[in-house]
Amino acid sequence: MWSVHKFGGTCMGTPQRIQNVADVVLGDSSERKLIIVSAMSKVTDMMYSLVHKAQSRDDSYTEELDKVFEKHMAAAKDLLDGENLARFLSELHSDISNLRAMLRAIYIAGHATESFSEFVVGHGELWSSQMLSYAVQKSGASCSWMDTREVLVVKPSGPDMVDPDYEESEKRLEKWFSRQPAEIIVATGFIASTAENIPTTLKRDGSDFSAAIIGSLVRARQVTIWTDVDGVFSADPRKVSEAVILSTLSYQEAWEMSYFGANVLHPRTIIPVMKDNIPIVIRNMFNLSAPGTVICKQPANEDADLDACVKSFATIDKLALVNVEGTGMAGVPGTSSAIFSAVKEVGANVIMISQASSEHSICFAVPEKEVAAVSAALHVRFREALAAGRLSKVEVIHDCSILAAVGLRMASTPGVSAILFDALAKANINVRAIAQGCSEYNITVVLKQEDCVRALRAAHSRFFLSKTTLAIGVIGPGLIGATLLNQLRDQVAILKENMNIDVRVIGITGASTMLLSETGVDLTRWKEEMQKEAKPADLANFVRHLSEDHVFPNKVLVDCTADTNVASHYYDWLKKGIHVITPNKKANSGPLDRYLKLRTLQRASYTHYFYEATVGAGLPIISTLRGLLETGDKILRIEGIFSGTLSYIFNNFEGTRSFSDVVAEAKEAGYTEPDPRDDLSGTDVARKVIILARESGLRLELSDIPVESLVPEALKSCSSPNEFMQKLPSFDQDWARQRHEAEAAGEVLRYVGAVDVLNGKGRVELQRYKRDHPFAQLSGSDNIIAFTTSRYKEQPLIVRGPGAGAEVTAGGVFCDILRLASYLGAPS
Ligand SMILES: NC(=O)C1=CN([C@@H]2O[C@H](COP(=O)(O)OP(=O)(O)OC[C@H]3O[C@@H](n4cnc5c(N)ncnc54)[C@H](O)[C@@H]3O)[C@@H](O)[C@H]2O)C=CC1
Ligand SMILES: N[C@@H](CC=O)C(=O)O
Ligand code: NA
Repeated sequence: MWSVHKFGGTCMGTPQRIQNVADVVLGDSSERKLIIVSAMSKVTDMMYSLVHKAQSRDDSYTEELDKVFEKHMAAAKDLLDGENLARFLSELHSDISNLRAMLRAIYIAGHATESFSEFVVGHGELWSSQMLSYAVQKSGASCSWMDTREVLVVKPSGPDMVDPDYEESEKRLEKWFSRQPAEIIVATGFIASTAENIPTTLKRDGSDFSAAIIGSLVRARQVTIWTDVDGVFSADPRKVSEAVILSTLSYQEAWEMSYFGANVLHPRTIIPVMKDNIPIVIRNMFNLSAPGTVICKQPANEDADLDACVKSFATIDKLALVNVEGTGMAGVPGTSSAIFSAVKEVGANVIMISQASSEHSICFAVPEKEVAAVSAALHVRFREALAAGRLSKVEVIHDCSILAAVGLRMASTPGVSAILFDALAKANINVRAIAQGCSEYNITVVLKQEDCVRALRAAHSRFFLSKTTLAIGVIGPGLIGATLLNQLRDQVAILKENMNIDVRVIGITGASTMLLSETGVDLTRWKEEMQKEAKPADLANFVRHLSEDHVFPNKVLVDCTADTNVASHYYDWLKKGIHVITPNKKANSGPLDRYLKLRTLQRASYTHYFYEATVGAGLPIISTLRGLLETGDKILRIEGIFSGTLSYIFNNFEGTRSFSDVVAEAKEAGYTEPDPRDDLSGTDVARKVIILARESGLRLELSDIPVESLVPEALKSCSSPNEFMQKLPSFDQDWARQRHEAEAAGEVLRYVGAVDVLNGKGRVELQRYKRDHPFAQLSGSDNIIAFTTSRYKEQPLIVRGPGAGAEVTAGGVFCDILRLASYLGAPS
């Protein structure tokens, strides 16, 4: 069995590339190969230009011919040697001198007949294929060279169009094979001859057509078109950065797409292979690891998923919509025929037509440059009808574009157009006209050109992006925020691959600058980008960007500040449909009425608010409590050590270092709040106690919690955290004394918090515990939280582990992001 491979001009661009083609051809000897090649890149254009120059009597054609000669001579010298080189160069010399004579004749006549010019332009393929065949022969492989003018017979079928004569070509091919059997045949693309043996071409992009015709003639197993892209994209990647390579396409889909200018295949290329069900594979010569796109008969078992019905999106710009409207059109036979015959008279190309069944209006799209003539012709044709009011208007809507969704399976799947129009509506795009043929391979919408790329991206993302694509805005890239961004950087590819969760950080804002991106910040260099690209911070604009400037289905704000003002916006963000995730305790420990409003909204909507890291950092405290409550357990008491900072301080304040030194260590380790007085004052613990109390159903304000502050009275008025840290050593003596006293009693100091749910109270205080008490056993920044409940009455449920620090806290925030993704439908 044969396989046919076609290598385009870029694959044949340099001697090195031609050698690479030879290597690919020789790389697999499992079947016989028929190789079709284009001319070296740019050569066909040079050949057309030669003819053009000669017939316009431009003398420079001779220099251009010299350039053609030199290009091929240099390539051959690089690629070939010995006898093969000599043979090629002698053929090249003789071809060039024939061409010189012929071009001279054209020059004198000032005219080139079609067959003259076809003969000239086809030389590029003769030379490139000869060079390749010699390069293959160099390895000792059995390889013949085929001049397809000897076998491929075509007849003209229209202006710049030919049809293959399969019967005659098959006969000639058989004869050719009987003379020159070989395992590898290298043949010329693009050229053919007429039944009268006059050289001709298959016209522009004809080499793909050659490959398809020859594929059909030899009943090839497959035709591979080698090019410089990985395959066929789901949309123009210059407009849609998320465009993906399609693994398969049906013939009809490829056909539809090529109409829309997708750089797939010329529709005529598909016809010869389609009739014999021969698959065409588009592959990248420069990336052999990419499997490419297979164009074949629609596989029967293809994924019936609604979203998979649309294979690609394409657009056509620079169109105008013509709308002919009037009550006199309904039920009057011949109206549309009259409209379109007027359009035909001016030679305009109608790109889509739509008529509502009420028949009061008919609209169609034509290229913008043709619309003036069309409109004038219609006004003339319908002058009387317009005057008599049977037609109310012939209206032109300028600056339109078409967006087309292509997919064979749209035909049998309800709901596809609903998804498409929903995506456009959500992107706030106004659709001017709609057309869907009964074949249903294609839904076409006309919209304003200025909306087109946005529409394309909105539609594409709706069908091609994972439903769990999260557009994330990070507020406060400080210790926790930065650590989170780095954790995301290291994990996003794995999440995409394993769980289809597509995380895009589309904005980062600090207190003074912000970085915005439409498709996602490159997380490997977010810090540099933040310095280079950032604009002045503006929270309102940041949030607007997150809610409007992109096409991703889910929006999330991650507040990594400790700012009360930022927290005051959660309610509005949730109302806008933006999910909120935060380690910031300010919202949940702020005024009770605000908190209750927030939680009520959260419960009433499908917009989520997660804050696991507000208590115990990454430890599962909130989720444990929720689990107990939601399954009907009754919380009696929650108590423990809630501060990583204070835990670290008292675990390490053992007589070797001063109290102030240990506080400085906790700050250095990233356990403290931005202002460490929030920790030492007990406020941070009180906030956590309040968060848990409220979560357990108590309606308490922060001021209801008695708090024992560890900040000396004299330091409460310090104007900055630094001043506080500088003055703290003067209190080291007091702390040393307290520690001694406890030690003398066989006890340790521990700062604890408790929620007494039964009595509706909370407290935060410094206590002494015996050395064998569980609270005395902690190390590092450990938190320990004991839940005493109806079910866990004798022995409390205890959660223990590091309760502060950059990695564990950011990890807790990250967990919330994944929890959100799973609520939104990510696989578990
Ligand atoms: N450090 C830890 O171990 C834990 C921290 N948390 C919480 O995480 C949050 C962040 O803590 P850190 O990263 O340690 O603090 P940080 O001070 O290192 O970072 C906060 C960042 O937010 C920025 N920021 C402040 N106001 C802003 C505004 N209005 N808009 C934009 N950015 C603003 C600051 O410039 C800074 O970059 C705090 O709410 C803290 O309570 C929660 C659990 C543990
Ligand atoms: N500063 C806090 C950080 C976690 O909430 C602490 O020390 O626990
Ligand atoms: Na937690």
